[in-house]
Formats: sequence, structure tokens, C-alpha cells
Amino acid sequence: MTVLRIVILGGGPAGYESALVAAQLGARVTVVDRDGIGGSAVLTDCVPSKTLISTSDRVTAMRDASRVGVGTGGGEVVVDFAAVNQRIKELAQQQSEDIAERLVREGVTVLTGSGRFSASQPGRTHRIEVVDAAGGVADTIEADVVLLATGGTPRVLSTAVPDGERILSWRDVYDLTEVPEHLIVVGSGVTGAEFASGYSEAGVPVTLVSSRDRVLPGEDPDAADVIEQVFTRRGGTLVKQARAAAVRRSGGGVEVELTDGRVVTGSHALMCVGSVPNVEGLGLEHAGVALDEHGYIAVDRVSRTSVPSIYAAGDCTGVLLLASVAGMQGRIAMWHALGEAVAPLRLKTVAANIFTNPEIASVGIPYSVVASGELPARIVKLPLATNARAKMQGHLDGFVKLYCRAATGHVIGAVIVAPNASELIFPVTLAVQRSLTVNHLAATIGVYPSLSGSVAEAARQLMLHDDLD
Ligand SMILES: Cc1cc2nc3c(=O)[nH]c(=O)nc-3n(C[C@H](O)[C@H](O)[C@H](O)COP(=O)(O)OP(=O)(O)OC[C@H]3O[C@@H](n4cnc5c(N)ncnc54)[C@H](O)[C@@H]3O)c2cc1C
Ligand SMILES: NC(=O)c1ccc[n+]([C@@H]2O[C@H](COP(=O)([O-])OP(=O)(O)OC[C@H]3O[C@@H](n4cnc5c(N)ncnc54)[C@H](O)[C@@H]3O)[C@@H](O)[C@H]2O)c1
Repeated sequence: MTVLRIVILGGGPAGYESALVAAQLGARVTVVDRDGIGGSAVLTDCVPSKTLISTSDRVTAMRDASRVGVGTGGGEVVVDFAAVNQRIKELAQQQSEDIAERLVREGVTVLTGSGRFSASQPGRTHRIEVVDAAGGVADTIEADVVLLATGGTPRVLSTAVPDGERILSWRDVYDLTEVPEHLIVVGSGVTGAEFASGYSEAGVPVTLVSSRDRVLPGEDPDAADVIEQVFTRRGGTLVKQARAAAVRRSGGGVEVELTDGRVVTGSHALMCVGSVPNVEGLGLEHAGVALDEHGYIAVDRVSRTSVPSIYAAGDCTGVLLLASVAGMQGRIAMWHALGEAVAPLRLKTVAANIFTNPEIASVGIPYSVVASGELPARIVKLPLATNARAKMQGHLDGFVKLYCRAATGHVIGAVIVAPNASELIFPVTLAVQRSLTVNHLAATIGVYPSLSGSVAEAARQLMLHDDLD
């Protein structure tokens, strides 16, 4: 059989995960990447922000140590942001290099440059041009299969253009040489909430500008309430029903003008108002690849675009902007292209976590659907403060909310708000993915005392005699 030639544009989680699968299955794989293997996930977005938050978690632990009888002897907790930023950048770069080395070890060819479809397409195959930093075509490659995995870029409001000094995108913050005296975070989606929480926990005065009446508008309202309480208790300021009309430099700082005329002043503004897909300049028109109504590359559940043998995965598809989903979309694309058995992506089985203090993890059917009665369900919510281990650790903010199908007891979702919710959600994710019931969870003998004990306890409370019959 002939060896399939696969070209992947973009070396983020969608691109590198699919390259590894395709190489393992014997394809001849080339990855073309513009900004560094690992993509924005590793170099500028996910990995750096989670590393920053690991630092702020340490600060939180030191500050809250008095809850368990430990003090700092009156000394302040000091954060050396220059050292923190240096560590973040080195860690991200190292992670990028580790992934690039792995690709090369697996026989993948890695080319640096911007990939695009050539204006002259051969017909049965695809012709890709690799454009170098000077704008010249450095390489031309023929491919039997193309995977588009070009990710996204921070959305820029024309009235609030980042300057990298005072008006920042989330990609600029690691270059700051001074600690913001007063950081204004504009946008209270997942990105805004994480940065507001992270910087606030690290001791920076933060004002969070939220366009709605609560932070994290897409998330569980009970979870958002906890985040607001902890943020304000730490000294953060929330400005609600506040849409930024413009952000400009003023004196030594910035001012954020809201659409209702209010003005919020601070030293720096961090814009977290969403992102846009990287589809410009890809020459999609030459290949006939269609976009959806929001400007993302349209794909089905096995990552096929409108053109046979051209696939797309990750943030450029807008399916669910998570590194985990990007990687799985990419693997599914390669399995499909290379004739392996493949199950379409099931979005409701995806676990997601918001790395605020405390973290919010969720999986399954959204809580709003069961709370409204749209889907009959049994629901239980256990405050973290009822868990013995949480009491010992002094972690009292949060809860475990678990729900199952009313008739059968099948676990259909959970929202967990806890310091390590990202870890606690895993058993529930497995239950949702494998169609387990609350009986299965309740009958599992876990560790005592443990936070995961609340997951088993919630399952026990959801059991009915019928489930045992
Ligand atoms: C602040 C922040 C924190 C996040 N934290 C998390 C988290 O904790 N967990 C999580 O699951 N997700 C997180 N995400 C989301 C996650 O980062 C994205 O879902 C993920 O990066 C998507 O991966 P990707 O491969 O589609 O794209 P990317 O990671 O964006 O990679 C795309 C790559 O393609 C390159 N490229 C673009 N155009 C071309 C071209 N024409 N030719 C060649 N290369 C090109 C880019 O330079 C880039 O290297 C976070 C996002 C943000 C903004
Ligand atoms: N931990 C994680 O896994 C993680 C972290 C960050 C991002 N992400 C992914 O990225 C996705 C996008 O998140 P995001 O927060 O970057 O974007 P988003 O689009 O979800 O949120 C942007 C927010 O900014 C607000 N906004 C827009 N214009 C505004 C203005 N002028 N003034 C004030 N507010 C304004 C919007 O109302 C919205 O609430 C998430 O859904 C998630 O999939 C994941």
C-alpha cells in the first residue's frame, strides 16, 4: 500500500497530537508551524497561565496558613514577579522543545513557517506552500491529506488596542517588568476570571470588569457565586453590568471607559474579551474549504471539513476551545483519514476546569438543563465544609454537585468547586463516559478521609431502592 502524505498546519495540541498518531500509523507526516511547536497552548496561553496560577496557589497557601495554626511571624509574603515570569517563559520554552524533539524522534518532519494552500491546486492531491518570515515561499509540499490546526488569536477591540506596556493581551503579561499597582481585567469569561483570581491571590489589587450581572456567565451560577465571594474577600473589586467602550492610557496608567459613561482607572488593563480563529491567509478559497457563520472552519464530528481529505481540529474550528478537545479532534481526524475505527466526538463527556481559587470543574449535561427540569434528574449538592478532609485542610469554600438520570441512576454530570476540582472531576468523567450509575460510584471504596469522599457520598445520597433492584 502507498504511504499517505499528511501535512498538518499548526503545531499546537491539535497539530502535534495528530502528528504523533499519524506517524504511529505509518503515514509520512510534515508539521508546518509558524510560532513554535506546542502552539499558543504551550507558549502563550494554557501552560504559562497555569504556571502563573501555580505560583499564586503557593501564595494563597502561605496567606491562609493561619487557618491551620501556622503564621509568617508578621512578615509579608513577597512575590518576585520578574523571577515568576522568567520561570514561566523558560518552562513554556522547555515544554515546546520537549514536544518538538518527540515529533522528530517519531519521524515527523517539522518545518518553520506559515502554511497556506497554493493558488494552483493539482486536483487529486493538495499543494501547500510554506512561507518564511520574510514573506517568500521557502517550500512547496504535496499532500494526500491536510489537517488545519492553526488555533486562534486574542480578539482586539479597535478602541482598546494592546500596546504591550499598559494595555495588555493575555500574551503580554509575562513580559511585564514591574508588578501592576492596580490591574483592571476586562472580560469575566474563563480567561478573565482565571487572571483576575490568579493575580489577586498573588497580592495584586485587581478590578474585574464584567459585562453581565455575574462573572463566568456561561458557568454554573452557584460556582460563580463562590468565585465572586472569594475574589472580593481577598480584596478584589467587581464592576458588573459593565461593557468596556474604550481603553486608553492616561497619565501613568490607564482608564477603561464603560458604555454607560462610568470610568475605571488603574495602572494596567488586561483585555480578556475572547479570541478569533486563525483562518486569514490560509488560502482556504483555493481549496474550497468552507467557514461556518462565525468564521470558524466548519467540521463534522470526525473533524472533516467541506472538502474530502482536508480535516480541521482545535480552536480554528470553534468546537470547544480546550487543549484536550483540540488533541482529540486531531487524533480522530487521523484515525479517520488512515482507515482506523473511530468514534465521533461526544462533547458532553468532556471535562473542563476553570483554574480560579477555588477551581471549578464540570462534566456532562449542563446543570442549567437539569435545574430547569428540561431533563428529569436527581440532584444533590454537598458543601465542601461537610467533608472531614476539607475541614482538616481548612478548605471550606466550594461544593460537590452531582446529578443522575431520574429513572435509571446513570450519572449525567457534576459541578465541583474545590481547590483541586480538576483532579476530583475524573471519577465522574469516567462515569459519564462509560455510562456508570450512582450505584457504581457509591459502591466504590475510596480513601478516608479524602475530598473525593464527597463524590461517593453524593452518589450514595442519590441512590434509590429502585437502583438496587
Ligand atoms: C489564557 C488561556 C488559558 C487556557 N487554559 C487552558 C487550560 O487550562 N486547559 C485547556 O484545555 N485549554 C486551555 N486554553 C485553551 C487552549 O489554549 C486552546 O484550546 C488550545 O491552544 C487549542 O489548540 P490548537 O492546537 O487548536 O491551537 P494553538 O495552541 O493556538 O496552536 C496553533 C498553532 O498554529 C500556528 N499557526 C497559525 N497559523 C499558521 C499557519 N498558517 N501555518 C503554520 N502554523 C500556523 C500558531 O502559531 C500556533 O503555533 C486556554 C486558553 C487561553 C487563552
Ligand atoms: N481553564 C481552561 O480550560 C481555559 C482557560 C481560558 C480559556 N479557555 C477556553 O477559551 C474559551 C474562551 O474563553 P475567554 O474567556 O477567552 O473568552 P469568552 O468569549 O468566553 O469570554 C469573553 C468575555 O468577555 C466579555 N466581553 C466582550 N467584550 C467586552 C467588553 N467590551 N467589555 C467587557 N466585557 C466584554 C464577554 O461578554 C465574555 O464574557 C473558553 O470557553 C475556554 O473554552 C479555557
